[in-house]
Amino acid sequence: MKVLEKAPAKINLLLDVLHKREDGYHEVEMIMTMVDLADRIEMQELPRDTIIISSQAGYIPLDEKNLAFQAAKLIKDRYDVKQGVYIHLDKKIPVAAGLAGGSSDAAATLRGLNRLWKLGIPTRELESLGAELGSDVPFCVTGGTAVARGRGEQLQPIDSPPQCWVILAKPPINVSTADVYGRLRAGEIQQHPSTEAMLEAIRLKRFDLVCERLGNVLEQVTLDMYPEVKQLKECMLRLGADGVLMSGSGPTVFGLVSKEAKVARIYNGLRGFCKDVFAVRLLT
Ligand SMILES: C[C@@](CO)(OP(=O)(O)O)[C@H](O)COP(=O)(O)OP(=O)(O)OC[C@H]1O[C@@H](n2ccc(N)nc2=O)[C@H](O)[C@@H]1O
Ligand SMILES: Nc1ncnc2c1ncn2[C@@H]1O[C@H](COP(=O)(O)OP(=O)(O)O)[C@@H](O)[C@H]1O
Repeated sequence: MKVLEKAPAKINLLLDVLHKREDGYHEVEMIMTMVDLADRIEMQELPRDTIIISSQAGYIPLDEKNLAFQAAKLIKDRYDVKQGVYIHLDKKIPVAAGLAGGSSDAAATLRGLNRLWKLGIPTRELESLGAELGSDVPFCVTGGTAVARGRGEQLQPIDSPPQCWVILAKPPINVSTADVYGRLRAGEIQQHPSTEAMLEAIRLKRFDLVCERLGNVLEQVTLDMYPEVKQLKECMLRLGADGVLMSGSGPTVFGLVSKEAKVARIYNGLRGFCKDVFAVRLLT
C-alpha cells in the first residue's frame, strides 16, 4: 500500500514574542496561514521493521535527523507498529527558510502513516505528537489559518485571510531559528504588533488592513544579521507589493499582492535579485 500527502509551506502574518520562558523557549503569539507551495510525501509500506528516506533534494539529511524520519519513528514507537516504511520527499519548499518545510513534512508523515497503518489517531493527538517534534509541527498537522500561542502548539483556528497572491523570495543564506531566538532580547522589544488588530482585519476581510498590520518581532534580529534581507524587503516594496514581511525567523520575505496584473513584474524584478522566488496563492 502507498499513500500520498501534500506538505504545504506556512507564512507568519504576525509573530509576537511575549517573554522568554524558564524552559528556554519563547512564549509566542502568531497568526499563521498556509500557502500553495508544497512538498509531496509518498509513503510505502515495507515488511521489514525499518524507516528509509529518499529525496531528490541533495541538501537535507536522509537519516534520523530528517523530521519525516523522526515523525515515522515516533508513531512506530508510540503505537507499537512492527511494519516499516519507505518515505520519498519531493522537496519544493526551500530549506531553513522560515517556511516550515521540515515541520510540514513531519506533519504530513504523521497524517500519512495514520492512514497507511489504519491507526485511527484523532487529529488532536497527532498535534500533540507533532509538538514532540517541533514547535511548528502541530499547526502543520491541520493547516488552515490559526492563532498559535505557547511555544506555537496551542492552536485556535480562525477564518482565512482575504485571498491574494503571495510572492516568496529567499535570499541564498541559511538562518538558524535557534540563533535568531537566541539573539532576541524579549524584554527590549520596542514595538509589539497587535494580534487583535490583525484578527480584526482578517475578520473584516480587509486586505488593505491585513497588509498594514503585518508584523514580526524576529524580523529586526535577522535584518541586523543579514542586511541583504532588508534590501530584499525594500526591493519588494519598490516593485509594488501591497504588504511585505519576513516569515518566521527568515530569511524568506513574502509580499502580499491583490492585483494579478502586478505579479509578473514583481516576480521578474526579484528573480534578478535571488534564485528562489515563487508566486503562489494563499491556501484558503
Ligand atoms: C520561528 C518560527 C515561527 O513560525 O518558525 P521558522 O522560522 O522556524 O519557520 C517557529 O517559532 C519556530 O518553530 P520550529 O522551527 O518548529 O522550532 P523548534 O524546532 O521547536 O525550535 C528551534 C529553536 O528555536 C527556539 N524556539 C522555538 C520556538 C519558540 N517558541 N521559542 C524558541 O525559543 C528553541 O530554543 C529551539 O532551539
Ligand atoms: N524533511 C526536511 N525538510 C527540510 N529540512 C529538514 C527536514 N528534516 C530535517 N531538516 C532540517 O531542519 C532544519 C530546518 O529546516 P526547515 O523546516 O526547512 O526550516 P524552517 O524551520 O526555517 O522553516 C534544516 O537545518 C534542515 O536540515
